[in-house]
Amino acid sequence: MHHTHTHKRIPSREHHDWNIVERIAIVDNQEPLVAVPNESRLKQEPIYFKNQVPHAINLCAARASVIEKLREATTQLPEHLGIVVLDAWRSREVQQALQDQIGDVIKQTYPHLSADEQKAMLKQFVAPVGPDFVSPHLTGGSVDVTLFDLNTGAYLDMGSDFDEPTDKSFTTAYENQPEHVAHANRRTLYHAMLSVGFTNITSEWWHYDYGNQLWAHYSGRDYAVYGAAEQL
Ligand SMILES: C[C@@H](N)C(=O)N[C@H](C)C(=O)O
Ligand SMILES: [Zn+2]
Repeated sequence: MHHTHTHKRIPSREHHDWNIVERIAIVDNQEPLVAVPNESRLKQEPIYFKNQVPHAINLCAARASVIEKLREATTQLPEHLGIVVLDAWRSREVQQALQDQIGDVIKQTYPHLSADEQKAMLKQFVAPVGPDFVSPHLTGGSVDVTLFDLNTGAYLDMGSDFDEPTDKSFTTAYENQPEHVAHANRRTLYHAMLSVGFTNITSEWWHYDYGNQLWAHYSGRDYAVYGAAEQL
């Protein structure tokens, strides 16, 4: 199949409000969680386990349709690129650990901000966690991904570190800098993922959703098809 690699603009969107997202209905279709395969163009490298985040497991798993969509997305990429999944299904304990860890980074990086401003920033980079809230990664419908070069295995330069709590992580941050490699690399990832039905959150170039409440919100669906999933 022939693919054109012209990169369209990444549209600017309004950042979601978690209070609106959490009110979206969920009709769980009970699709099972499946391990992300290690294939030539799709692989997993569980980053939170590697970084010793408390409770993190050495496996990335997602709902069955999410795995299929990731495979399909790889076929939309230039032929020398693949997708690496850094994290997918997550337990509440891991979600809480990320809140704590990235919350600390924000406090250290932005000591001049008030506690409320720091909290607001944390909400942009880590979903809330709580007994009545379905954090998106709990569903097995969210994936944190990046691109890698099939020949070298190297991750592509996306212009910010994964989980870096700065403006540079916003998906459109390089839209006005065509000279930066991240400009094209982000577009390549974005359009491959969107073309197979994922949605992206505005604040993170690496985070994509399918089936959960965030996906319903960003795709204009009336309801989500994935609620919180049980551990494998
Ligand atoms: C923590 C980061 N990798 C991430 O997944 N953020 C989103 C907003 C989330 O926590 O669901
Ligand atoms: Zn994520």
